[in-house]
Amino acid sequence: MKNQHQITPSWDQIRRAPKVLLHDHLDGGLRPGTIVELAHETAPRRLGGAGGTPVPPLPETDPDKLGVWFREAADSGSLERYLETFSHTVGVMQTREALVRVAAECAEDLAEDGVVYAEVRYAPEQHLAGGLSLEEVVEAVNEGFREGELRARRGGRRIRVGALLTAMRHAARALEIAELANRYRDLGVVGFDIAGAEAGYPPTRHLDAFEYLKRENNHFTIHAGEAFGLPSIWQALQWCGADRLGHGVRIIDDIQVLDDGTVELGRLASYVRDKRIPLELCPSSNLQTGAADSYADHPIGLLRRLHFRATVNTDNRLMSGTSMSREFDHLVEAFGYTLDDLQWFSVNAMKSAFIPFDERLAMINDVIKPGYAELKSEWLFQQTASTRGSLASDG
Ligand SMILES: O=c1[nH]cnc2c1ncn2[C@@H]1O[C@H](CO)[C@@H](O)[C@H]1O
Ligand SMILES: [Zn+2]
Repeated sequence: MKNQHQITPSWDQIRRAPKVLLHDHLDGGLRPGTIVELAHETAPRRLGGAGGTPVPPLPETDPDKLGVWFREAADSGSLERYLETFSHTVGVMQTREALVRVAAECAEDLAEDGVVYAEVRYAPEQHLAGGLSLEEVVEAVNEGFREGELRARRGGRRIRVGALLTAMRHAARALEIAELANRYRDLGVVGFDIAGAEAGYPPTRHLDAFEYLKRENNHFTIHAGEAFGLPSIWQALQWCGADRLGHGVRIIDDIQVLDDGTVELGRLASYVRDKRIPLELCPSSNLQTGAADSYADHPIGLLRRLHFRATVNTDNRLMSGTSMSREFDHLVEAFGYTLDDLQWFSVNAMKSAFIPFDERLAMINDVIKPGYAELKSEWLFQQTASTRGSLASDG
């Protein structure tokens, strides 16, 4: 008999499965309708965008069309072009009210999708054009996350959201942002990250920030191994001391699959696997920036088979038109993943979160495992010909 755990999960089960998200950009997940409304409100003032550059007019004012525009514009095969689309989201996130709203909706949307724990990142330095201070930005986003958690709870959903403060790798404010992350530690901020175009901006440019965080016993992840390969991953781990890798998908370049199917790991890939370094993999985002050709060809299949600490993430829900459920669904379709696989990814992610160990453990044992157990037992209660008790056939 087929092991019932091996049954392909339905879309409805994927949606209800408790999911954990470690890599999601706040400015990459706005509702298109919210962008339109906020752009309308700020239009008279035309606040400066990131770095004070003027905000370009929205390419579409119909929310549905705007959503499509983001997906298509981000679908360029280049990380640099993909990142250009953010001027439209960052541009409308320059006031306290806008930040509270966007953060609250983010938490609500994730909860609605069945995410129970999320770490959401953004770069405070990109939200100063309306006159806010770095502290005011962080406090507005925190307020929004708390509000969204509350609204979710009122709607019968449970979610916990932690913030990661990102520094932009082409800028020179990493130490300042790291200090900010440290100041708001235990106040809604759980760690630090650097993001932005990878080529030409190695993580070692920001060593002072990483060394500071290490001295403070704080946590950080680094976008590495997305548009650039092994040297970037190596630097992030061995020079900077990253706890996790944002993407890290290019670790595949250090893995050789031989003709007879045996696999050889290079020194760096071995290190990553041996040390259980979490990989924040983002399949849909990688297809758009050219890091992978199709879901079926995405390295996550091999990395999962080889038991790397792989996690599944959305990166930018707006630009990729995705959600955690959609990412899982793509992988179920490409690799035949079962509820056991989805649980494995979720437990991996929860183990790798930046909140304290006892809380991670409680999330795994009291939320994630019971949630999957519930889903995995559903087949027992389905009415079939053999349980119906009458001679009427199934037809
Ligand atoms: O996949 C990515 N790789 C590198 N940088 C990114 C990615 N997605 C978003 N950002 C950058 O991170 C900033 C803060 O959230 C965004 O504004 C965007 O520029
Ligand atoms: Zn990212």
